[in-house]
Amino acid sequence: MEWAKDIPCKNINIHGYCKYENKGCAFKHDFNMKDNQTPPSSASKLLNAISIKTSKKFNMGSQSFKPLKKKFAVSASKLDNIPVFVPSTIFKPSSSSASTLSRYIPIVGLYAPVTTSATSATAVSAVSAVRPELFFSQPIQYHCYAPAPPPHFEMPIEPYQRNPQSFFLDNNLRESLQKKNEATNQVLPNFGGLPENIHIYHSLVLLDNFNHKVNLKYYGVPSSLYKVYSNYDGNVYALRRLEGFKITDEKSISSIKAWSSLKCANVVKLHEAFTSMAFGDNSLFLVYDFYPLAKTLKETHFGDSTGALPVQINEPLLWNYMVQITNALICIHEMRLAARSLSINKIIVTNQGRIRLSDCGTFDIIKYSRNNNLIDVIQKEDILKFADIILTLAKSSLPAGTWNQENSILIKFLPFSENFKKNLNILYAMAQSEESSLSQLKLFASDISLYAMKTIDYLQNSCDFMESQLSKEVENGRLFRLVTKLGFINERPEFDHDPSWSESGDRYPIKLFRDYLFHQVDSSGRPVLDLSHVLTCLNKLDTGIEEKILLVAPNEQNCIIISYKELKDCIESAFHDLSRYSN
Ligand SMILES: Nc1ncnc2c1ncn2[C@@H]1O[C@H](COP(=O)(O)OP(=O)(O)OP(=O)(O)O)[C@@H](O)[C@H]1O
Repeated sequence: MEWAKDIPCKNINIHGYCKYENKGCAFKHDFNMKDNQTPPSSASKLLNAISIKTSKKFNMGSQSFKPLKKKFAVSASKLDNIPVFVPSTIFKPSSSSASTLSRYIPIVGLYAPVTTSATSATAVSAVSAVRPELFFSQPIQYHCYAPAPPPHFEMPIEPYQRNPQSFFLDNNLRESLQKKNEATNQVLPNFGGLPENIHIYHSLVLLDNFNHKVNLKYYGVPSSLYKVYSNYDGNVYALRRLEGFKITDEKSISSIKAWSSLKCANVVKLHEAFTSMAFGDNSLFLVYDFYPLAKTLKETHFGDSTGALPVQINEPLLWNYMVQITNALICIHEMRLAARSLSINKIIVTNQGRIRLSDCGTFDIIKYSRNNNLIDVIQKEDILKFADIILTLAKSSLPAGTWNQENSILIKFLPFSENFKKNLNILYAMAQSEESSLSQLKLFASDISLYAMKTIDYLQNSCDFMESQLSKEVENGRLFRLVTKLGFINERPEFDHDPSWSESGDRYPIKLFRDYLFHQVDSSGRPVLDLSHVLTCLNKLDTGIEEKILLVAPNEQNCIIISYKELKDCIESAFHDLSRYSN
């Protein structure tokens, strides 16, 4: 190819380089201005420079970058002064966690307070667990929702009319669910002190209070509770750690198998137990279902570190708790198990009036015994603890100075009905009786069935309310899909020259309808932001009614009268065409 050696390679002009240079390309690659040949354009120089650099580190100071800088310097004389983006050092996922935990990476709060010591980090996570709103920094987009106006501001409407709020989830329910979601997704930067992962769990957030290390009384060893993510299924769990606990009998851990098969609405499900050295010591871990923003009975009725006002105890609430604990204990005792960890510290309130035993299975491991006959004794202890819980809550209605009196005296002076006092005494008597705890609990359940009815009534009302809220969201989901369809269809530059989208085309009404829906202006040209208009029109469109509307082009030169049914057909056909081309 001798004839080609003086002809400049076109690849250099087009691409800035030739990938066949020195690999058989016969054209000339070595440009020399003296040869009077066309030099490579500055664009090809730029491409050349970048392509050379791709194999090396991209560096503003590198030689190949310099000529470009001169060119840019004309329009951007202060290139050197462009501020360099320095990523926040608050959250640095370690390479190990990134590689092992790549499947589920939770949302990270961007503005978590910077602190360096492990103790303060623990404190931060402890406070943030209790007051997530103080530390979680991606605030809910409240501007998407306007709170319901105070009753005296509400527009009087006819019974057959509806206001926009009634189309969406109840404000209080939405807010409470959003807070729970925030608490569930909350992740704090790890400043050290906490392992990156334990077994298949990662992103630990401490749920316990500050003095968790000092409280050795309950388990005999320090304990703590964390919110964790599972790397296996991406779900959030509550992970209880018992520090420095040595397993003496291997069978003790397998004893909790039965717990994982227990299904009871008043017991927090235990998933697994294992030991790990992740904290640098022998620790026992138990994995439970996680309930965001749950508080213990003690925190709810005697106050917590957030300063929230304790909920006052009253008799209906006590009956409600009695019914639920009875249900939990019957479920547990039926499986030849015992709750054991039964105290106002270990029962959590997961919704208003909804309680769950949160610490089942722990003592089955730490006080493991191969003696199966012990279960009857331990079940009896459950009943005694049950009675103590109710009395502890009930006596909060008496002056604190009297709380140390004998149980029988306290019960006598409780400001509640005789029936309540009688049943509390029955509970104490059950704990002393020789009869099996299960048969006694069942008898007790039938004694308090009238109150169980009240609980059932409350729960059914609550179910009905939730279902009605859910059905609204089903409707909203339907409208969301319709809006998505419109979004897919409208403003596609590739349709610009398609005659069907022109002013005489059959797709044109879709465009006008979008303007009719979202871009209306009032008589003085100001935008109209009317949610009711959008909701009404979308519903009419989705139903495809015969009602006709007048669609006017923004320049007011064209107008179309079209029915919702015809519009719906237009949209369906446009979407159908689109989906034929999508992959
Ligand atoms: N499964 C769970 N899901 C969500 N939060 C939980 C769960 N179990 C407990 N909690 C909450 O975690 C916090 C700590 O619970 P824990 O059982 O350690 O109680 P505690 O009062 O700190 O008891 P202790 O005195 O033994 O430390 C409490 O606010 C409790 O409501």
